[in-house]
Amino acid sequence: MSAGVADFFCREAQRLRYAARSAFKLLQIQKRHQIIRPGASVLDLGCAPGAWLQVACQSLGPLDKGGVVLGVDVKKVKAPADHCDERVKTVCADVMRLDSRFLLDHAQLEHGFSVVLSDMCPRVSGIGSKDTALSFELGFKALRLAVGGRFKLEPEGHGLLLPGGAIVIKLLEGEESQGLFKLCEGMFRSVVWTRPKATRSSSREIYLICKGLK
Ligand SMILES: C[S@@+](CC[C@H](N)C(=O)[O-])C[C@H]1O[C@@H](n2cnc3c(N)ncnc32)[C@H](O)[C@@H]1O
Repeated sequence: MSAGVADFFCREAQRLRYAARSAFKLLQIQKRHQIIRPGASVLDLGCAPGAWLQVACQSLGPLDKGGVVLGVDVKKVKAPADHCDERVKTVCADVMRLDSRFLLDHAQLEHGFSVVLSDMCPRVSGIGSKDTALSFELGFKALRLAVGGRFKLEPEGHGLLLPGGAIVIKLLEGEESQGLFKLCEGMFRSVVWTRPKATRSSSREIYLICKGLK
């Protein structure tokens, strides 16, 4: 993607009152893969500054359809006033230290989420192998939270993704990412990579889209 296209998404984000240009990545994923259904329960890991919260809330449909979006970030973040409503809640926490019970309690859900999104990324050091490994750790933690108990990835506690549910995981492309793909193939009915058009051409990020938790 050229710098001109990148600028296009920045301008569009401002015009449409999204918190960041990253909104278009989830919009493009949503258009192609229909991850979030009306009334869904969505966990958004690494949610600051809130653009994915906005797109997730829009995707829930009208208020009377219900649904919930819980955003988590190490940075303090409030649900943006535009495109978000009372169904969006946020919590400031380090995902690496969380367990599934904490997240279910915060979302006031008894059984689980229908969708888990992880757009988490580490503070980039510029050392390729180090950044890839850190990104993998964040993505793998998201997967463990989602499916841990059911697939024995966690010693205890239950995974917080409902059967049939979907997870989207951002990773920096590397050897480890193929391992995660293979692991997910055993757990989900459909597993694909995607690179939304809104991704900057200089970025190594790719998204793993897993649908239909077995
Ligand atoms: C690319 S930004 C997310 C953008 C967001 N999806 C949006 O559209 O507004 C990545 C976020 O991951 C968060 N993050 C990184 N490591 C984290 C961790 N261990 N726990 C919680 N959040 C984390 C960062 O603070 C950062 O805000």
